[in-house]
Amino acid sequence: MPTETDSPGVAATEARWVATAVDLATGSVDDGGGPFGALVLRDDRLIATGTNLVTSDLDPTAHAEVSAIRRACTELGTFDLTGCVLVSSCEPCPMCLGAALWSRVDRVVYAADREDAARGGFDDRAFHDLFRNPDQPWPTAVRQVELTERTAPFDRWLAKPDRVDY
Ligand SMILES: Nc1nc2[nH]cnc2c(=O)[nH]1
Repeated sequence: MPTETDSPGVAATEARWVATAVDLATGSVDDGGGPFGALVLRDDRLIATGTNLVTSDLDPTAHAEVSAIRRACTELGTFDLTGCVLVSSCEPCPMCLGAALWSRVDRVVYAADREDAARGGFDDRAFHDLFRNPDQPWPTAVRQVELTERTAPFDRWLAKPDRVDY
């Protein structure tokens, strides 16, 4: 059954926002940043923008989507972006998809895809491939270490009556 987000009106509006994200990404290059831009919308209103600030901020997590999510949370005074849409100039990498899931945005829409990003010299496709096929060797070793106290933080958390779940 078609949903409201499938309607031609929503698609046209969304296409305009995606074009805005692409313009932001192009402008980011001129400003010395990476070629990525993202927006967070709520009820078709712009809440926040983000560009890729990895090299300027010396922060490998400062992808456009993460920057936009952080700013939107600050703007709205919340860590929960339910009801919002994340719009990106490019398909989110696995880290940004994780950020989208954690932020609880309703939807993600994007323009360029991982193949386009690969042609631009970025590892998005390679990292997506690692998650899709975890048996291949990872450039970063990840392993669990045996520790009997491993669940102590969770036990303390669950026993905290005034905790803020997220
Ligand atoms: N989608 C996306 N992919 C990237 N790859 C490297 N940086 C970025 C970014 O900011 N956004």
